[in-house]
Amino acid sequence: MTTTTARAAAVTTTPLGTRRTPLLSLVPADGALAWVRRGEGLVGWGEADRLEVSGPDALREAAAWWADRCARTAVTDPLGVPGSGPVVFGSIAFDPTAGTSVFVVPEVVVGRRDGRTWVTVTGEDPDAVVETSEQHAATSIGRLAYANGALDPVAWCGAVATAVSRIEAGELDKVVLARDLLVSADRPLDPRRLLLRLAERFPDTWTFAVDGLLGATPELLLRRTGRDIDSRVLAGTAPRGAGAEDDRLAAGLEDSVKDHAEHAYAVDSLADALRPFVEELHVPERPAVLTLPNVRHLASDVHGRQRDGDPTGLLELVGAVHPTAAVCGSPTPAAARVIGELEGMDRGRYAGPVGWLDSRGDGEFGLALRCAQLTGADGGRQARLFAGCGIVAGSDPIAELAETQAKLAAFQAALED
Ligand SMILES: C=C(O[C@@H]1C=C(C(=O)O)C=C[C@H]1O)C(=O)O
Repeated sequence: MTTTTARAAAVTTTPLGTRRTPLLSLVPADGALAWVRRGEGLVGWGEADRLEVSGPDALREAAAWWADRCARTAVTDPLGVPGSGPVVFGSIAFDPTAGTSVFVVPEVVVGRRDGRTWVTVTGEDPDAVVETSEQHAATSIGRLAYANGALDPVAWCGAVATAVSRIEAGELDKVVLARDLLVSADRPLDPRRLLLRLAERFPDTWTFAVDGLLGATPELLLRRTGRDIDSRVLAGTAPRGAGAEDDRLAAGLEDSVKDHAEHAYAVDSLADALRPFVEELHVPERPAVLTLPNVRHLASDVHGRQRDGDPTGLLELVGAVHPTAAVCGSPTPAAARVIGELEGMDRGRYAGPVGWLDSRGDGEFGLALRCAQLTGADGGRQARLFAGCGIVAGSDPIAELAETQAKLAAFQAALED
């Protein structure tokens, strides 16, 4: 575990009224932090503190570090709403025991909720940065060159075929296999430009940025507001088409026995992991269809109430439910093993929880999907894009490859616009 600053400072939240400057237009090119949906949420910049943590107790250590930091902070917060006062952004490794999870406490946070905007500053002089100003995103990134990541498409289809035969031999029920795509640009990739494009094109997703991992995820792992717990579980995907073909594809997803089975593993894994902590849990009987510009998903909005007096915090809850079968598979240990054997890559923080937490314990963590890891090498001109899909008995490798291409297209459109 490595941390930078040890001293906790004063944190001051100042209401800014009803100004409508888009939150994502405020972030600087370096160190952008964001969690925004439909214009509301949080953006941040600067680093008042940072924790990088790995190992079997990573999330418990992170929770203890945040609790200790909050206890040593003098807070002025006249709003007292989720996301006001001290906030930490987090991006957790897909495998927190082996990978590095990153937590950043910004120097400045601008938040918006129910039309009200505020700024929170860590430090002694809040007035210095209350006048937040709009940044100007670069207009063009020049030419892009793509290259295969760990596996080329043919090798990846081979991995899917192997997974299907292992599923059909009874070793496991479902595994989520992902692949990566490398991008190099002529000029540095500007996170503001990418975030604004993603938010514009995918209003039903949560646009996020933490430590160079940027994306627009449609999947909410856990939101905690007081004792209320919410989650949006996705699994089961169909591509979009044109005209009548699109309606046919939507109807096909709704009727697909394979996609409903794939979805059920994901919902059950979340519900089973949450049950010890909640006294009520509502799971829809049938998933709805979520329509995005590039794909459709089967979606279940799950709601629960945490047991009265249960002391488990959001990070520990995240640790208890992650990885669900939406991003790993079922049963979890067998799926994790097959991912390690067949994917041939390190997922890093892709498909891990990403979001924010405040000092009251409220917060939101999505799954880092439809995203890219920007790499600092060569002036930030490179990115690694990721996409994966659930494999079950009867999955067709070519259809799964097409599904990863449709998912990758979300971030590619933001790059190429
Ligand atoms: C793994 C990804 O997406 C997940 C897999 C899905 C599927 O297989 O149908 C759908 C949504 C996500 O839970 C991804 O986008 O990379």
